[in-house]
Amino acid sequence: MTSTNSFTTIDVALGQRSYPVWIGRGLLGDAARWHTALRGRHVLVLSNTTVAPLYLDRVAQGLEGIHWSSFLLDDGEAHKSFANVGRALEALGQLGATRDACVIALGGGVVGDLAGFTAACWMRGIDFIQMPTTLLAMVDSSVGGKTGVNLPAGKNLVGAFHQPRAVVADIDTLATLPDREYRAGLAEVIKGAAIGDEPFFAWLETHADALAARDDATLIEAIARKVRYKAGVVARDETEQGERALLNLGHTFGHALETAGHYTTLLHGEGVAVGMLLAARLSERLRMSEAADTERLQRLLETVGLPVAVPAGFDAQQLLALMRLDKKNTAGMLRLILWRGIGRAEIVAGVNEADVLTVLEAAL
Ligand SMILES: NC(=O)c1ccc[n+]([C@@H]2O[C@H](COP(=O)([O-])OP(=O)(O)OC[C@H]3O[C@@H](n4cnc5c(N)ncnc54)[C@H](O)[C@@H]3O)[C@@H](O)[C@H]2O)c1
Ligand SMILES: O=C(O)C(=O)C[C@@H](O)[C@H](O)[C@H](O)COP(=O)(O)O
Ligand SMILES: [Zn+2]
Repeated sequence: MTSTNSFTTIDVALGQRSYPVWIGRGLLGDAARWHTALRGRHVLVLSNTTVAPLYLDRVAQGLEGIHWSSFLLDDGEAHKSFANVGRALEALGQLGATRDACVIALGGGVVGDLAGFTAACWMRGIDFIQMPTTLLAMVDSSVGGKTGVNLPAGKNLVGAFHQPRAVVADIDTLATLPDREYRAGLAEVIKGAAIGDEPFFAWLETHADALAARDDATLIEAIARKVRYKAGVVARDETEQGERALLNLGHTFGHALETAGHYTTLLHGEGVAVGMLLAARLSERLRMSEAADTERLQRLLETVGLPVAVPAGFDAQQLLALMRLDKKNTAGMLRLILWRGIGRAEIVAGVNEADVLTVLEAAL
């Protein structure tokens, strides 16, 4: 990692496909950073109807003299759909995009996942650049090349591993991010620490109030630490053959809650917060971890203002049915990320459905 006064660079080390994650201020308007690389190429900026009015102008400044157009999604997780990938691909066609074209994803994780998948599909794969504008996208979704969309049957069921060429995380954009979305991003920061970095978890406990208050310096350090952690995991296991699955802590429960709630009840980060606690309780039930660890996790989530209980109206059997379609499962059996305590997550295959149901029913 290298730092200057204005920004930090963290490299995702993937040989010839390595790329930088730039974290700092004023980066969206810093045209010089990408203008030369895009000269002579077609560029499609993919964003949404909330983010584009706020930040598309800044990106456009850097695209002067370049043949570009934009494609805007309606806002919300429900629009991370296969139908919209089709529309985005049509937009590339209308632009006349050739194989050297580049997609720019300007927005949160919904935009980033869909834009990355669109780039992976167009002419069997073109470049894309992530310009994350939510905390969650900066610390998680813009890094690592998981791209895709949801189906009615479940979250992220269609997708591809397709790495971006660069990630441009302009902290200035967080100024307009609603508090609830900001807190949802903190869930993915806490997740990283809970999985594999006990000292980072302890640091988060010490700085929880500052983070909840959106203190600048604390936030920038938290973003850099989480990105550095994720970049390391991705570099060691790009396509989730092993260790990378740990990044899914809380997600089997969380994705089921998001889907069952039709994406209107819990944000992704909120689903992850509640899901991590359910995974912690299941780990306790399986005698892998202690109640004290679960309590520590719950306290940290609560301090930063995240939900720690399943909202009313969910059905345990429906959640279990959704969990059966999780991509980590093998041989028709649940394969979950559980943990042995703070910083010690583990992949557990063949988890007994009856134990999962007991934990779900106790939480409803
Ligand atoms: N690919 C991955 O590795 C990965 C990792 C984590 C999450 N995800 C996916 O990311 C998605 C969640 O991402 P998210 O939390 O960013 O949600 P999101 O993309 O829906 O953005 C959250 C909300 O904030 C708005 N917004 C974005 N930037 C803004 C800004 N600067 N100012 C004001 N409003 C702004 C958006 O319009 C939206 O309403 C989910 O689909 C999840 O599955 C993917
Ligand atoms: O990068 C990863 O690997 C992750 O699992 C990060 C998760 O936070 C993210 O939500 C991801 O989209 C989940 O992927 P999925 O494989 O469960 O669809
Ligand atoms: Zn996630």
